[in-house]
Amino acid sequence: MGYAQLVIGPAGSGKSTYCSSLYQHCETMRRTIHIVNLDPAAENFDYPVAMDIRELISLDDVMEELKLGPNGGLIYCMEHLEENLDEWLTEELDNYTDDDYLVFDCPGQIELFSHVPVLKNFVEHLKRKNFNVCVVYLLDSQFITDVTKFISGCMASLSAMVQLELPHVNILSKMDLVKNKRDIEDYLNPEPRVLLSELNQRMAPQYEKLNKSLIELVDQYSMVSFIPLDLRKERSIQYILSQIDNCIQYGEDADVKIKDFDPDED
Ligand SMILES: Nc1nc2c(ncn2[C@@H]2O[C@H](COP(=O)(O)OP(=O)(O)OP(=O)(O)O)[C@@H](O)[C@H]2O)c(=O)[nH]1
Ligand SMILES: [Mg+2]
Repeated sequence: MGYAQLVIGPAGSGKSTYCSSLYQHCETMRRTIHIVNLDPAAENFDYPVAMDIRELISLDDVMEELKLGPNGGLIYCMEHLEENLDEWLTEELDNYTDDDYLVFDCPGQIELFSHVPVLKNFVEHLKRKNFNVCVVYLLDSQFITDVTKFISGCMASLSAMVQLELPHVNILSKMDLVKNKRDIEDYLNPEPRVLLSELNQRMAPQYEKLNKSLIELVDQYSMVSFIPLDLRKERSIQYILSQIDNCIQYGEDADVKIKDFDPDED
């Protein structure tokens, strides 16, 4: 059984920085993880790139040859990836053993996890290859300064949940930039009633019914709890990693292996 994190979230939310911090953390812990670059537009890396979509297709070539802009070009690249899952991904995955841990650093274009099926098919492929996959959804804490932004962040995360149907860990990134932690605390484990009343205060009266439905929806998916991530603190990274490991049952199998192993048997 392999393990994988699919790191997604809006542009600039801190996905690549998270990946490199996670890599460093694991290195300190003497734990091996492999980071995969799935962003055809990425240029600089703070982590060793284990697999790289740019070896399959180049965004520059696509933009030049097909006269596409950066976003259209990216979608084209990702669709190309989708068409080549069987060849490219299967071949690349052959370099890894059954219990390897991969972290996929994805592009930030929101359509990739809202309605374009490429990531969905990508994940299905990983599952067929016996990977336990978890979505790690990053939301920039700088964007949650009020309830309307929080709700729109939740909706984007929810659309990824609905689309990908995977265990989901929501992270509030860049906590080092938050000056007043209390501003954010309300949103870490939100109380639906409080959210609704704040939302109603912010918005014109004709939205009250819609607000109620939105909050109910968010509440019913009971996914809208965010874990704060402060990259300056090793403990914060450790905690997030443990939550994710839990989701993909990493470590549990290892325990079983240790228990099953009987040195006297040989
Ligand atoms: N202060 C602070 N800045 C951060 C943190 N994480 C990321 N950044 C900064 O935010 C910017 C975007 O970070 P990236 O890691 O490239 O974000 P990304 O989600 O990979 O971006 P795209 O791949 O373009 O979607 C960079 O300038 C980072 O230095 C953080 O935890 N704290
Ligand atoms: Mg990135």
